[in-house]
Amino acid sequence: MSQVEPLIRLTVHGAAGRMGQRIVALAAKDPQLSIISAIDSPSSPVAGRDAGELAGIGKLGVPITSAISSSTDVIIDFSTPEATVKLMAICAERRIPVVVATTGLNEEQKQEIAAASQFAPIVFAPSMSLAVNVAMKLVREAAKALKDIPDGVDVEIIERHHRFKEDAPSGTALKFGQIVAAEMGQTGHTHGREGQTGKRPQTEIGYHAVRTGDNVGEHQILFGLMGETLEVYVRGHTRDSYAYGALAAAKFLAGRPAGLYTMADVLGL
Ligand SMILES: NC(=O)C1=CN([C@@H]2O[C@H](COP(=O)(O)OP(=O)(O)OC[C@H]3O[C@@H](n4cnc5c(N)ncnc54)[C@H](OP(=O)(O)O)[C@@H]3O)[C@@H](O)[C@H]2O)C=CC1
Ligand SMILES: O=C(O)C1=N[C@H](C(=O)O)C[C@H](O)C1
Repeated sequence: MSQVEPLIRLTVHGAAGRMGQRIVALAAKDPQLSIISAIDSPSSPVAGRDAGELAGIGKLGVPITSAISSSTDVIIDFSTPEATVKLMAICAERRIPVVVATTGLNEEQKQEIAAASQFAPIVFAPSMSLAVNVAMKLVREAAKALKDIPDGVDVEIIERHHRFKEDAPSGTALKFGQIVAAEMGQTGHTHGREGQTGKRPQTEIGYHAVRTGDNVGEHQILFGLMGETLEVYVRGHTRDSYAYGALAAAKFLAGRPAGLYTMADVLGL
């Protein structure tokens, strides 16, 4: 006789936001998941509203609140750096697995995530998208292959996002830069250029953050050589590319030991 797996009880943190609403909408259709709470900021103007209605999928019977249910199996967090740090303390204390998708954290805030991962399993990644994580592998390969080219290689990263985005450059652009620097050894970075900049040193990576309309996310990694350019380009069409990845990460965490995991772990890349 086949055994029926129990549903994974999911809490969505940042549930009233752009990403939180897509997590609610897709998790509600997922036969392995049951949304048990939808958390947003204590001052949220939509506190008390039904999370399903807010996400446009009809009534779920789960109100937007600010208290995390003690019976949750896993939390998905798309919120703000400050809210993520507060959440880390709760997850560490109660040993709750959590998918941290929030970006824009400073080094100290990232340390809080690392510290919490000693007590609970955590997936922490600036992009939950499959295509972006595959692009990270390609960029690593390109950087390895090009690192010793005698005439040198200039690496520039262009990212485009919607006008509402609050951090720049994107967490994903910074991660692409870290991957390149780990292979090629650049030690500096420059953000945009203006004025008498002088010649471009190859010891830096250039970042360019474009903010227009409702763009859900594009990243272009340029390797500029003498005579040719290699570009790795990855573009999201909808936020569901991130939401599906986050749901996969939540399922990956079920039953895992405490530790810090990446989307490469989740996706087996
Ligand atoms: N890793 C990935 O794949 C992706 C990451 N992101 C990142 O996720 C984050 C959220 O993005 P997005 O959904 O577009 O942003 P939104 O601003 O639309 O959503 C964030 C939500 O978090 C809420 N919030 C604020 N404080 C708290 C709190 N203390 N507790 C719970 N919720 C709180 C906000 O409420 P209020 O508005 O009332 O303050 C808001 O509803 C960003 O950092 C973004 O860069 C986004 C897409 C993909
Ligand atoms: O804010 C967003 O929208 C996104 N943020 C993430 C980032 O900063 O890298 C991921 C994705 O690009 C969308």
